Amino acid sequence: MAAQINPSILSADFARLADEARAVQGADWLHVDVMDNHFVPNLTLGVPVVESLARATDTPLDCHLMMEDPDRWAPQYVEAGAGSVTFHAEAAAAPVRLAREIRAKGARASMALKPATPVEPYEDLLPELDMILIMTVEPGFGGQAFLDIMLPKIRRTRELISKHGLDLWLQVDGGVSAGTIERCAEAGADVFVAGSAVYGADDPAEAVRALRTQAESATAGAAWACAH
Ligand SMILES: O=C(CO)[C@H](O)[C@H](O)COP(=O)(O)O
Repeated sequence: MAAQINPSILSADFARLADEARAVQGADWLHVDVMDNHFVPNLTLGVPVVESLARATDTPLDCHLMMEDPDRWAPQYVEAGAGSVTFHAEAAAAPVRLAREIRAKGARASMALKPATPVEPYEDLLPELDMILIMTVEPGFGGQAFLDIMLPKIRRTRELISKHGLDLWLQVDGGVSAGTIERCAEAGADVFVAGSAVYGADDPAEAVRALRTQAESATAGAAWACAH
């Protein structure tokens, strides 16, 4: 699969969300950070804004739910128009049931792991998912420094995906930029969320293209991709 670049609207101007969504034409997905001020110490947006965004852009929405009780709320984000819904392993009461419900409603099901959450306990659950998100910062805010200590976890996750022969996307989120994306791609990521690196650029659409080029060239030389 080609590298996918998903701009995070957390770094966009929230007063001009529709324009900001259209400013990243050519992006694979628009990453929508939903924060409830309980699971993370920040508050962003909810279902009505996702419904409006889905009408405002042709780019599919990748909703990242940084919230408590995703078992209750995630299905509503599918109904609001999200094409992919990510819940946190640390917050879900019944992750298998929830992933199946998201898929049954017609969206891609994805699960996120905070930096201190290991991937190994979830090995048997991976076939239930379409994507796994390895957080490369503590969730809650854009513009944080990339955590290099997450690279071994990205590698281990890629090994589990290969071991089980899964068609599972591996997303990274937090501090992804021109200076870090190659390390992520070499370690095994194939979906890259970038907030400040895209919306902080003079030309966000060009920033998306440049990040994709960098990721694809790093992937081409990576051992995990050559083994496919
Ligand atoms: O989930 C997030 C924070 O919890 C954001 O998606 C992420 O931080 C993107 O911002 P940046 O690329 O600036 O780090």
